[in-house]
Amino acid sequence: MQITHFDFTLPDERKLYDDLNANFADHKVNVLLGPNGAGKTTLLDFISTVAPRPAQCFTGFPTFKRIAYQLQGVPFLPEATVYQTFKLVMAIENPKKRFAVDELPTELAALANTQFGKLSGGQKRLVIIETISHLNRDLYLFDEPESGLDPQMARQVVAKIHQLTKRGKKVIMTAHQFQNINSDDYQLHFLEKGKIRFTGTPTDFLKAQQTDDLVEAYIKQAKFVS
Ligand SMILES: Nc1ncnc2c1ncn2[C@@H]1O[C@H](COP(=O)(O)OP(=O)(O)OP(=O)(O)O)[C@@H](O)[C@H]1O
Repeated sequence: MQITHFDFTLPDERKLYDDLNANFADHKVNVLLGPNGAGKTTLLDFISTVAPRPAQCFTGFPTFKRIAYQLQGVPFLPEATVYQTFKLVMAIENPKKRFAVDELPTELAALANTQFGKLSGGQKRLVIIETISHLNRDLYLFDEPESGLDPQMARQVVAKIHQLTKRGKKVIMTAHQFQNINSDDYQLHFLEKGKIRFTGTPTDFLKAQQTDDLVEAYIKQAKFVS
């Protein structure tokens, strides 16, 4: 999955992407990093085709029907229970299949009969990520999946996302935290000022910034660009 020579200017004439080039690994969890407002979510919008994706710049990406996209907002029905919500989303692909309550992902079992609107912010995020991960797609996009989750849940959710790559699925996520990016099964893409400034594994990133701490590497990378 590649993006080449991609330019995009916002309606207020700010140039968000300036000859942006990116190369996403098929068998790793691709993690888009970068400062607030760098354009990570907007890039996921283009990849997902929520925003029109110029074919000459985006190659090797699946069509929109083969992509699952976890947006930051949670657009599920507040009155539906977690079990009903799961069934509703699964029906997109399997309209005839009946899901028994015990087929819910284990992480959601305790919430099965709670209405979506009555869940906490973190629980809502957990439900949407768990549910989307059960759709059968080729590419999964997650926008800040750890945001609002407690450390244990965040680790669980990232582990779930990691498992998708083990099942041969392609994954791109955005992140602001590093606690769970703990192996070279992750490929970092640092977006700042219109371009991908660094691509590589966490080990590569630490080596490039001559540190053993990912947060420090991030700060050094950000300073280097500015
Ligand atoms: N439809 C739009 N119209 C105008 N400006 C937009 C639009 N979509 C995004 N932007 C602007 O594009 C910039 C990038 O936004 P984006 O949400 O992609 O950044 P981000 O890197 O995901 O930020 P964060 O880490 O804070 O979530 C922001 O300055 C935002 O205001």
